[in-house]
Amino acid sequence: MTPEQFIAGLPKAELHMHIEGSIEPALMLALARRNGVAIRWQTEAELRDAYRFTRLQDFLDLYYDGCRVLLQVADFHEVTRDYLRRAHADGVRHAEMFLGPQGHTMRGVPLAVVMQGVLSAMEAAEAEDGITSGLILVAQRHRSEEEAMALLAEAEPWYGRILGFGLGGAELGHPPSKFERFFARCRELGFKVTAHAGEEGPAAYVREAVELLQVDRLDHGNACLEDAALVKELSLRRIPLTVCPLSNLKLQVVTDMAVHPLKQLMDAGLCVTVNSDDPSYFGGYVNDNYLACQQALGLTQAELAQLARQSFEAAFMTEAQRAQALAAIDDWVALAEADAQVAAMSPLPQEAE
Ligand SMILES: Nc1ncnc2[nH]cnc12
Ligand SMILES: [Zn+2]
Repeated sequence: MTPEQFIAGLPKAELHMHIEGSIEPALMLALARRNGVAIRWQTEAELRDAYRFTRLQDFLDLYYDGCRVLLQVADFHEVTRDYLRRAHADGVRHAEMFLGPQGHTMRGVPLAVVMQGVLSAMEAAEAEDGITSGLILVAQRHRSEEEAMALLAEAEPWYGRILGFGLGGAELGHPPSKFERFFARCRELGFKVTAHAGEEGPAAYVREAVELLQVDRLDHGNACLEDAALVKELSLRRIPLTVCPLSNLKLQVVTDMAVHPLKQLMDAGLCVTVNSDDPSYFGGYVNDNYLACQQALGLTQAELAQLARQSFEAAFMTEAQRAQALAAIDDWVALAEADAQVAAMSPLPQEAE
């Protein structure tokens, strides 16, 4: 079995992807046309060509601009359904998706339109493909804490349909401490909380996310490696990191996949997971991320399986769901091992005499 085949069949959870970052160029053009929204690009090739970034802010400018094509319930449904279909095809059994309502409500799209489209797609995906999913609403960190509080209040009608709240957007200059009261309120209400930290920002931001925001998971978290005491704390407390390798490459957080810190984070005993972040902008869905790491870092089947197990350990799912998913990984690993044994026993193809 090739690494591609092993990764393709490996049951996994995806815990770090932004719905708005999964609008494929073809859908972007179709929605722009359907909704009469002017965009700068005419073809898929032009769009793909525009996806060159030197830092997070370059990407965010394009990403927020791309959100303008999303206007109707059907648009939010389509982009979410498309992502969940792709994820299912990649062996994702459970996805926890980020949604950034402020990028929509601030341009006049009612939250009800956004939620109706996204939630109906999640229901359809579970009914049709059996993939389960959850929703994490992300506050934009360049906005004020009051605006994050307003988002929390506005989301109240959907509290029963939301897993948690997170923090995303421009990291540098907007430390987690800016949102301490917001996170305290989210936790008080019983929500899970995550924050992007240590993507472009320093280890101090990761520490703030853990100690001040008391996050259940860290999104990215790469920079924790700069602080050995922090790594130890994350390892002891098994605070998961949702790492996004191809995103890191595209946003020049790393210069080359060969120097990506994924393996170092694993070797430090951290509960690391692999995710796609914004798959249509960064050129890869979750399996592309697993494969890029396998190839650049020489990950073994056992290490790939460990990453998949950790994705379920880190997921906000029920224990019963988790046990089922872990058993499915064991089955797949056993099958791959049997396959390898058969391959080792079979004689080399003989030349006809
Ligand atoms: N990689 C990323 N970092 C911060 N915020 C984001 N929003 C979407 N993708 C993001
Ligand atoms: Zn992200």
